[in-house]
Amino acid sequence: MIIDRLYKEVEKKGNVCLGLDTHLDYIPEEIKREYKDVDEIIFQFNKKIIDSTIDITSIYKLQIAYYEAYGIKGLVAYKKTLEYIKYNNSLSIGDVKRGDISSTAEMYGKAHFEGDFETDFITLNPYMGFDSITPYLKYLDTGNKGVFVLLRTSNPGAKDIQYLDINHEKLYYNVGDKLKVLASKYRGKNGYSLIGAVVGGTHIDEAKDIRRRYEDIYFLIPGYGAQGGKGKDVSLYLNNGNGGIVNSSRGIITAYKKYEDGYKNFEHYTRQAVLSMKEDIRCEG
Ligand SMILES: O=c1ccn([C@@H]2O[C@H](COP(=O)(O)O)[C@@H](O)[C@H]2O)c(=O)[nH]1
Repeated sequence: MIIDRLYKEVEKKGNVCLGLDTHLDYIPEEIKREYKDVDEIIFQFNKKIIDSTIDITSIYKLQIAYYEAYGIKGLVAYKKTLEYIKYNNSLSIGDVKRGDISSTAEMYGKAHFEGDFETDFITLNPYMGFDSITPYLKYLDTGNKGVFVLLRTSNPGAKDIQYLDINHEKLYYNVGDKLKVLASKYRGKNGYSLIGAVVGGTHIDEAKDIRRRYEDIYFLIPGYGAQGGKGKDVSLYLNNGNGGIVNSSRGIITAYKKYEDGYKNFEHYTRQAVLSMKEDIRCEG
């Protein structure tokens, strides 16, 4: 199952999920001068990042908004990047955060688990109800696809709705408990389900309880770095160093900008950013 592959990748390479949230402003002028078309500029930047981190990164996450924002060419770069990750025998998450009525969800499933934009995992928003999740399950039945469902997000506004008290418990626990029942049907060899959850590394209250309560749910943990999450925070969501991947996007792909010789040593600084993140998580985990 794909979740067992992810588990093994984390064992081998560590918990870093590298976020390819590629804004044109993040790309060095040298690359922009060398390539004419936006799709090629974005792809070549992503390729450099992938090439310099492939042996120390378990999975790459592409936030689709960064590609949609550049229109058709942006989506060409999205497709090329996903293909390149696959070609390198690595794993990908399409961070698409879909959530809609079932007939539309069917089409979202087809769009992101088949065809041009096929990825290994996608993110889903469950707050429209579980009938918005069901259409993706046929892909999970193959064992080759997985999902990460939003549980408790990393943004400050998570508290506006996700923390509301429902049946004497926070809303996210209501969602998590339902997810847990569904997840138990899709467990892989290592005990984790193809149905994972997104938990923000910026909120650490009850993090240990969340980890214990959803023991067979694999976590995608965003919020490290640019949003303020630290190794000691995100590691609360891990289980003996596994059971979760920690995303950092801006913190890694713009790391080179902090140095005067940034572009000249682009690969080195990008790699260093991943290595120090890995170390920060490992020391606390
Ligand atoms: O709760 C959530 C869910 C998703 N995200 C996504 O993760 C990255 C974070 O980027 P950084 O630059 O490392 O802050 C981005 O793609 C978000 O859409 C999240 O931040 N929080």
